Amino acid sequence: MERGKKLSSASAPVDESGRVYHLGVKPGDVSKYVLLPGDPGRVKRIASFWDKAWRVAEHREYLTFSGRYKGVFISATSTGIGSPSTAIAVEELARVGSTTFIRVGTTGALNRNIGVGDIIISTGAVRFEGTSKQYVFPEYPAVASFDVTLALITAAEELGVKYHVGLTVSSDSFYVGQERPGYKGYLPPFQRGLIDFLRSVNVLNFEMEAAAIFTLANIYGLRAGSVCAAIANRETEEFIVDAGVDDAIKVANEAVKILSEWDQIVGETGSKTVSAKTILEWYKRIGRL
Ligand SMILES: O=P(O)(O)O[C@H]1O[C@H](CO)[C@@H](O)[C@H]1O
Ligand SMILES: O=c1cc[nH]c(=O)[nH]1
Repeated sequence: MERGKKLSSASAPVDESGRVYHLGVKPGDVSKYVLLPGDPGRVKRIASFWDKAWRVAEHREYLTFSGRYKGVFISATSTGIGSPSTAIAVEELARVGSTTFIRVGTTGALNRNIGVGDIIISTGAVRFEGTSKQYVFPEYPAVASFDVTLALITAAEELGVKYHVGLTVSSDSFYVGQERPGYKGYLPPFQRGLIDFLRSVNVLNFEMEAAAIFTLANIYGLRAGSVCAAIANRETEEFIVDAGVDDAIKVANEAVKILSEWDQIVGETGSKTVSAKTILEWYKRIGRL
């Protein structure tokens, strides 16, 4: 937005055409289905798999593209790194009409059974970040929406991508908060043993945004899921830049297509939500039953 532009109010800043302050998008610009990578560079890469794509807006860490994937109107907005900027993205996308969010990230796996390059679909996230605590008490669960998660699993199976499903931990810190030594080897006693403990309670992976996305989505009655590429493994000490990212992107795009078909069936049948009946009907419609 141009310097000096007067916005509607200090508490809900939008411009005269309805563009929200940080993202610079307005109602109609973005789909109800939005993919949320942290990295702005990943937005273009996500869009490169679409049939048609156009740049909607760019401001700070937020780059937004919209387009068509297999006929479905779809968008992608980068969140930047960490929960504060991610919560802003969810807030502003919700204001312009988005209802379903899928994080498409990179992550560090905690267990040697998860290969570098595999993908991890989150059922929920430990809220080791500060932003969601400014919204709601710490006991409130950061759970993914079951239908979005099922669509991600279904997409991974359809595409033959190796996936894992389980709990994620979202941290506010890439280094010390994920038990990586800080500068000069700094690691406070309360972070030592964190990885072993999280592994012992069956947490699969570290990243930095899922908990904020899930918490806000639950508070607002929206839907959210997350798929991340394991670029690092904290048990084997492997780290391969970009490993599995294309697979995570393909799974997320395909999950949007699948969800849109399930949503259509839910609408036609008057069901409350995606259910086993929806899935059966979907398999019939795609000629697989
Ligand atoms: O690759 P993205 O989506 O940014 O995700 C991961 O990468 C960043 C840290 O390197 C954090 O944002 C973390 O969650
Ligand atoms: O180890 C990792 C890798 C990617 N992103 C993270 O937050 N942690």
